[in-house]
Amino acid sequence: MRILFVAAEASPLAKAGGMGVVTGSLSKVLRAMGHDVRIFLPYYGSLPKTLKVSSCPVWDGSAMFEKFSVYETVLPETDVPLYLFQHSCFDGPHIYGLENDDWRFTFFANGAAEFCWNHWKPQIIHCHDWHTGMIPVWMHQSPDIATVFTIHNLAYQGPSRARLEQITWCPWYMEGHNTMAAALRYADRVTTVSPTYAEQIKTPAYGENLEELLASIGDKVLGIINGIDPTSYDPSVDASLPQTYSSAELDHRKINKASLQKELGLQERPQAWLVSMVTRLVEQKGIDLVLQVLDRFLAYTDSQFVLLGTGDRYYETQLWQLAARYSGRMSVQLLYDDALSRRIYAGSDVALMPSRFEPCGISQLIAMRYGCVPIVRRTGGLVDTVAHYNPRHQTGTGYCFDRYEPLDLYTCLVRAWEGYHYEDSWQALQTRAMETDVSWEQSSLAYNRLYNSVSNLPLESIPQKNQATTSAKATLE
Ligand SMILES: Nc1ncnc2c1ncn2[C@@H]1O[C@H](COP(=O)(O)OP(=O)(O)O[C@H]2O[C@H](CO)[C@@H](O)[C@H](O)[C@H]2O)[C@@H](O)[C@H]1O
Repeated sequence: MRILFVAAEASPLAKAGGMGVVTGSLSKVLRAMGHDVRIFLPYYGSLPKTLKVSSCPVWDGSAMFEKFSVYETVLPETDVPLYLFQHSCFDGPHIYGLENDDWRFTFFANGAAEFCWNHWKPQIIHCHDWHTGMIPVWMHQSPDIATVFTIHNLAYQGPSRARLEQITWCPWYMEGHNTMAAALRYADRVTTVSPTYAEQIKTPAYGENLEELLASIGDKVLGIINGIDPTSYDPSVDASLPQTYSSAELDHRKINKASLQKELGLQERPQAWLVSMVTRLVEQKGIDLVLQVLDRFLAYTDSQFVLLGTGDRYYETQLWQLAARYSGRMSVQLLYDDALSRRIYAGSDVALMPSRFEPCGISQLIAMRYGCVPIVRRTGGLVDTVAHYNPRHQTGTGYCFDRYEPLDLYTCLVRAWEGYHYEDSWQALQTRAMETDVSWEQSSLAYNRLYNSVSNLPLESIPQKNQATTSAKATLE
């Protein structure tokens, strides 16, 4: 089937968070299944100069009274054809955060629609987040091109209808008060990235004011859990690590821990419990909860804490101030660094994700793959991917807490910190986490069924591979 992914991010070229990981890895898996998947991405000024791109555009077009060109290349380390949408508004180094993001991405989405009508016609356009929200609206009048719209983050909904009318024009039939709302109405199928979050967003607590719309289109909304590429995130071959290891060589992790402590200026104490967070610094990720308990937790235990992330200036300042008081025990790295993130997953003992809401979460999947035990709040995809540790039955893959309350996080941290001191059961927990199937194996089959259900083609038979190890779709205990 011909499928075009349209997205603002695709790993490893352009990644600001989890969406890039998904588009970059899912496209590769679906292609291996036999689909002709291609990606349509802005031609950012930050793309590596070493990327070999066609010298001439494969197509020139115009949208919103602006001309643009489309260049072709291949997503590195894959065989996925990649179309790069070139216009000066994407020449800068940043993916997001410009004043005219609403204009830039609406232009990008409209350009993608033009490209599909005029150059490469897919059977399905798989749109990711609000940046691509106008595509289902336009394709409403092209019944031979179906659309799937995936919500990675409902909190960002794009320009309002009034703003859209200011910067471009909307078709006469368009309904919806902003870009995301319009996309939800007109897409043939809407997915989000975990079954639990798919249900939660139909409620006022998680619906971001779109809960009524989402409940009313409930029969076309589906939750499919994210995966990661196990070959890209593989501690036994990861070149970013000082020492590679497998689940049978957990002792080798100590070398990574010592090296990480040295790199970050932390005291080089092998026994110190090293807690990590690799995250965007936004309200969603529960940073306020962490700030409420971390001081006390560090004061009462011998733990260490490392955070790698960028985002809200307020959180950055608060974390810096705390780090200054815990010199040698707390390190705050305010930058985006993929290699460092891998060294953190490989060298720290636990990965903290006390999210206020979490559509799926990629960080806990990578952490588990690297034997870094996740500590998560039971919300969204964290419910579906992390099973609570049960010491009596020696089951589970991480530590979980329910309520978004400082005391609940604190108690959970203390429980995990105590658990760390029982070396054998801790290693067994790490092993279970590492052997959990966090790949796309099952979810790619779900996407395949979804694509077949929206296209007119007969169901394609996809060979069922062996079901690998423990399923990430955990049962709560
Ligand atoms: N400073 C930094 N340096 C290096 N790497 C960093 C980094 N900050 C974050 N990362 C990496 O970015 C990714 C973050 O992915 P998440 O899924 O956890 O969150 P995000 O909110 O961005 O994704 C949204 O989309 C994804 C994909 O659907 C959903 O899983 C998620 O719930 C939703 O909020 C991880 O791979 C993490 O390692």
